[in-house]
Amino acid sequence: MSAPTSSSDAGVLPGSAQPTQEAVQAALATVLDPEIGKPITELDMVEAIQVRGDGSVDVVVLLTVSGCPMRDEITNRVDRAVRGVAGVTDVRVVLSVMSDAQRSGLHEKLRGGTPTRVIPFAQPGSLTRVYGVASGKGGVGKSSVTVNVAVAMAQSGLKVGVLDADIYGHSVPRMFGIDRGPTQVDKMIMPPQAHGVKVISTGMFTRGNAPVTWRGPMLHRALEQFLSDVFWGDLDVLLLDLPPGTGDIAISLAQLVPSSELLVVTTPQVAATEVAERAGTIAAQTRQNVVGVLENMAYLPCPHCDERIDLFGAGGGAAVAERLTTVLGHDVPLLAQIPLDVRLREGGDAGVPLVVSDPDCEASKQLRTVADRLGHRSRGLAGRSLNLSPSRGLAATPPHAH
Ligand SMILES: Nc1ncnc2c1ncn2[C@@H]1O[C@H](COP(=O)(O)OP(=O)(O)OP(=O)(O)O)[C@@H](O)[C@H]1O
Repeated sequence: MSAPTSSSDAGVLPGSAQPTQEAVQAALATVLDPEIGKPITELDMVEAIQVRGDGSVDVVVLLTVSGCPMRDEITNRVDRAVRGVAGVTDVRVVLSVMSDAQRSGLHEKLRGGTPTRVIPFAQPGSLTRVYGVASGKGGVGKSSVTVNVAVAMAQSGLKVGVLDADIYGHSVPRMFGIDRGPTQVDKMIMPPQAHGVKVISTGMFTRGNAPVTWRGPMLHRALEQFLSDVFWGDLDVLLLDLPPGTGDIAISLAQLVPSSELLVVTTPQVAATEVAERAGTIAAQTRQNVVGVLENMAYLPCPHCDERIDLFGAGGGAAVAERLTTVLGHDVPLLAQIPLDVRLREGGDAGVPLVVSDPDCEASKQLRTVADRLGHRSRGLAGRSLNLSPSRGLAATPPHAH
């Protein structure tokens, strides 16, 4: 701590510490970019620091893109950190924007110096568990389950991402309460975050609520892009909300991330269980592991006496689990039975998942059980099929899908 030494130090009170450039730099090194989750100093986002004799500090911060949705948050974080440095009397944060060259440099840095497109989850040694959430029929609650399980995992301290691959019925952003698109840095896409989860959805790349009419190969390409061009960071778990049915995208997932596993969602209804079985048995062809079955809308608790009313029948989840165990030749457990709960639907509509708004209700408890079982399994080869040819049979890749 040095005493004021020059005439420009007139504004510093006698005896107060003079902030140093190094101290300000160290404070800035604690500021994380909200989207990338790394210190802004490491991302070359701090262009200049000026410490004046009166203890006021100017910091020039480079945003990755102009109109960055995080500009206010970044400004606040920088302001707070620098104000905490001893002797700082005032802080001025000046925002500027990276040049194309700087953005490319950041892009390369984030890729870890790898210039070509890779899917991090498909690399040997990847520690991220990838789960495709599948169902036979639409409307059985696959998206609601994906969102709530992801948030429950994040609540337990895991780093979680959700990829809404339900290209035709993308409802995930709304369920998370996300109404903005991702930021794009060079060719890299920064996923918005909500309730502690990084989220990307086709819905973020279509205008308004325009229906998506992509066909198989384009879907494959879109999925590949979401897996490789989105900056997911180090995730513990990635959940993919797959379109209903036994469609192309489930096969694409198996090809792009051979170690991915499936979670099958069904209702107790016979019509739903039959197609759920079919969706699950696709895993026999793709040699994916099915981690379990989740029965949603399992029953309606009577609002008067709490008795279970089997609105959609009973036993469907157990039947699918048993059948898949036989067909796939490995244990496929029934992981949870989630009751019908109007608050689950309301939470989805309002963008506040049930595990946040009503963590103690039965549906939330069941969803947390699934999150705990899937989130804290150790990654290993036990119980997984050895898919030794990841690039086999990749669909032709047409030009850029969006
Ligand atoms: N357990 C539940 N209790 C009450 N409502 C539920 C429950 N599960 C889902 N829902 C509601 O049912 C509707 C369909 O759910 P959701 O969108 O999650 O299904 P989905 O299987 O993803 O559908 P799709 O694949 O067709 O997009 C939503 O309005 C959702 O809020």
